[in-house]
Amino acid sequence: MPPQRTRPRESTGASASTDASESPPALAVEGLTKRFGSGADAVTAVDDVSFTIDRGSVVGLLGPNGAGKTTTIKSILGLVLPDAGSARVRGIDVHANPRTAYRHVDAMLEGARNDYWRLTVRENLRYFATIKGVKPRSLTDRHERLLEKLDLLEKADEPVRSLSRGMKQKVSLASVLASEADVVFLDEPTLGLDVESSLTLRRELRRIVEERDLTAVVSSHDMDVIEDVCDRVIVMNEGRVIADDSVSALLRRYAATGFSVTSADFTDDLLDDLRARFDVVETTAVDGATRVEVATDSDGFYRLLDRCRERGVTLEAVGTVEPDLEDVFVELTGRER
Ligand SMILES: Nc1ncnc2c1ncn2[C@@H]1O[C@H](COP(=O)(O)OP(=O)(O)OP(=O)(O)O)[C@@H](O)[C@H]1O
Repeated sequence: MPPQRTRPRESTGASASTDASESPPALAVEGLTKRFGSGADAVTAVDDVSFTIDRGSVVGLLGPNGAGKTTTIKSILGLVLPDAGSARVRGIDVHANPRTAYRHVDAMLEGARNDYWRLTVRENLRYFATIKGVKPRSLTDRHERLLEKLDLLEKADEPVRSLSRGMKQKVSLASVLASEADVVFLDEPTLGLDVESSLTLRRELRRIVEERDLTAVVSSHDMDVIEDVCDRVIVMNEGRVIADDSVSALLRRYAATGFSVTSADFTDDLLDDLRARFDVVETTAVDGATRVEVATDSDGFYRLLDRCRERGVTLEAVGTVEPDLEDVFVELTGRER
């Protein structure tokens, strides 16, 4: 089933409560806890999770399967009732005062149906804008731009049901991005999109965030997407937050993972020789030369240089291989995604 927009349901709330401060954060989660089941079968899906997200930022929510990301998001959206803790959108408690809080929120969750497949793309955008209380006329420019940017103009007057999976995904995204929500949740926003659409979406998301001071929480298993669009990353594992930092700070936490040597002298025979002696991670053709990446510490790097010298290889460049978000994720969680 294609990812569709999900509109948060009202949860049972008691008294209204708002933060008295002048400019409360876009989102503040405090001590959120959710257990499923009971007795020996009980699972603590979310375990005392707290974080605050400022306005105008894009935050990645990462974690291996079962880490508790979806349950956290659903608890904030009122789709799951947490056992403990609170979530506030712009200072408004989502459980105590859901109507007011969710006026600020929109979400695209994977697997939830929300676009009306019998309506055309344009009708869907207009419909969802209207039920959010936005005057459709004021949204027309925004819709047209998104339709154009996401390459949907040609299909704009076709029923959504006739579109491909990736296109349906784009309609859902356009609908969320065109809304006037202050906080949007995007679960796997680029899943099923082709490379070009994925890049366009990332650019549009950043542009909209800057233009409208939007706050986005992005959950994705695609580290390139996260590294590209997020200012900050919250990593969860086994229900808990195990890291919460800017992308650059997370990358700085870890030393270089290896070294690279580049030469035009590398033959297949020489590369086999290096593979037999070192942990060669990757070989890449670069402007008539070959760049060889080796996972090793500095001692290994000096042995690599010695071996190249012994074999008469003239090196054009040497360098370190810096970790990417994927490496950081594996270090933090001890698991592949
Ligand atoms: N409705 C439910 N009933 C029982 N257990 C649940 C329910 N929903 C989630 N869980 C359990 O809670 C834990 C966290 O699940 P959750 O879906 O929040 O993780 P996730 O980080 O979103 O994982 P994924 O990346 O696979 O989507 C898992 O152990 C899951 O099996």
